[in-house]
Amino acid sequence: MKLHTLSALGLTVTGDAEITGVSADNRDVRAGDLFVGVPGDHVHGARFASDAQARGAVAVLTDPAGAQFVPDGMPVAIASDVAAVLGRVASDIYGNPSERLRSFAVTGTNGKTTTAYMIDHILTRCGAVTGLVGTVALSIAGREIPARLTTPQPADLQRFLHELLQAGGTDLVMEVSSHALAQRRTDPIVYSVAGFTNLTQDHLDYHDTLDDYFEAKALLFEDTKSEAAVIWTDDDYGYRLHERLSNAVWVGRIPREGRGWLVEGDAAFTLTGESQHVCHTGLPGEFNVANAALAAAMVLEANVPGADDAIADITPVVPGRMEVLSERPRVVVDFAHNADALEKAITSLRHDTVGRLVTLTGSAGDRDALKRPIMGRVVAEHSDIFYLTDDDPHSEDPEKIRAEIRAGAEGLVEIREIGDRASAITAAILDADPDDTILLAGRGHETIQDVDGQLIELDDRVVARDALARRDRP
Ligand SMILES: CC(=O)N[C@H]1[C@@H](OP(=O)(O)OP(=O)(O)OC[C@H]2O[C@@H](n3ccc(=O)[nH]c3=O)[C@H](O)[C@@H]2O)O[C@H](CO)[C@@H](O)[C@@H]1O[C@H](C)C(=O)N[C@@H](C)C(=O)N[C@H](CCC(=O)O)C(=O)O
Ligand SMILES: Nc1ncnc2c1ncn2[C@@H]1O[C@H](COP(=O)(O)OP(=O)(O)OP(=O)(O)O)[C@@H](O)[C@H]1O
Repeated sequence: MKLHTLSALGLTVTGDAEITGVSADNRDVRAGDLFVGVPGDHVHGARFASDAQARGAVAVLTDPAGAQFVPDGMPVAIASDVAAVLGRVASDIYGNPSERLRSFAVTGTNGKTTTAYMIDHILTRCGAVTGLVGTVALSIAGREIPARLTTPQPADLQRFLHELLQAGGTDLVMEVSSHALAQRRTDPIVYSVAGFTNLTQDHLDYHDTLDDYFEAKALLFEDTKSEAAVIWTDDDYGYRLHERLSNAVWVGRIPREGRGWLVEGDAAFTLTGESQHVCHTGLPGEFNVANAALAAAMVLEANVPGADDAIADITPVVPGRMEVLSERPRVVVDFAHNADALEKAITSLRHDTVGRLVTLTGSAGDRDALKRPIMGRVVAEHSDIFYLTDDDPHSEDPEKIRAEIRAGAEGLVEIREIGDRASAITAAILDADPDDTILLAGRGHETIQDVDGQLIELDDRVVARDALARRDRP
């Protein structure tokens, strides 16, 4: 694509170049790329334009403030609001790959990753070649690239879609975060089917109020972003969303007006609507029945050939989500990192715990602090012992984070506070009785802990397995 064609989008273009790709970080530049320089929390990205040029970038897209950093003579396109045009630009550069894919988007506070893995699992059983985009990884037909964000920035996303098509991809399954919707990262993709899991308190460092957070999620269901909507309406915000959309399909245990799917049963459940289906999920927890039902209904809505048979078993491997490491004591690693997810995870485990229910968690720094005491209260109300520890402190004082969680739990449960997470996990496992359940919550699949910019290897699953091995030693 020629740079000068961007003037049709209202950009001011100086010079011209043939562009074959796009990147928004100089370290990712490939020859022929358009380098996108946007301001961040630390630096204006256009400052890296010279280095990007040395790595093969042929032109720059930036805002008026970034223009001063563009090397003399380098072709440049200036947009007053880069975020507003970047998705369109990146999509055009790669020939609008999303238009040649059937695509599924999942949004909601909890369950996006799990539901996306479930959709991917069903589609793969239908013979599709899928691209999966989310918190754990980006993957093409099972080949994984680690993910930086839940929903990538436009340059990375459109490049991924291009690579997916080149690999013979037929389907895209994506988690779409509220941040991504607010920042227009997925523009101009129009998803074949968009799904909504639920909405509860989280991310109020980014969104001003819960209603603002909801409105950001609701953007996915506008007709410029999705052709069909499937919504878990047992959730209050899901119900509210369904009420405002004219053609949305509901899914839930509570029957609603209009087209929908009634869910009955537990791990083996029926989905009854225009047709009836018997489905099964082997993933533990009542909430995973909701995720599986939503995933099945989304694939049925897209009329994917073979879906009737494929939804009979919806049991993907989802790293770090209700991952059971041992049975006696039962040790479970889960990504629950807000109050609703903790409550759902703990209560589903309580159901078949004979001994004590032990929960270990902390909360990430530089993220929504308002949720910390609520998380503390939920853990206290539903657990017998609470190991209070660190998550990713980032730049915050870990002791302060723990104190804020403790404020919600104090007096309600026995609290054992051990900041060092590996020591806390080890202590919890060595202390456990065989009938106990230990929930290691908050970090799931994560393998690196960020302590004030210092990146430390830490995988709850590795630490827990070591501790379990120590228990087995005579
Ligand atoms: C924490 C946060 O808000 N960060 C924002 C910030 O990034 P940053 O601080 O890393 O940027 P920076 O370091 O100042 O760099 C500015 C620019 O220079 C570029 N750069 C920087 C250094 C360098 O050597 N070379 C270079 O090219 C960077 O790629 C960037 O484009 O500035 C960037 C550019 O505007 C934003 O995109 C970015 O938002 C990030 C993506 C963001 O919103 N992160 C989180 C909050 C997020 O989106 N999370 C959701 C998860 C939601 C969930 O849990 O459900 C997600 O979708 O992942
Ligand atoms: N439908 C659900 N309702 C409530 N909690 C859920 C649901 N599904 C999963 N959870 C809980 O939320 C945790 C995170 O699940 P998952 O990773 O699927 O969600 P997510 O929306 O992708 O989260 P994130 O955006 O933070 O990555 C799980 O480990 C589980 O404890």
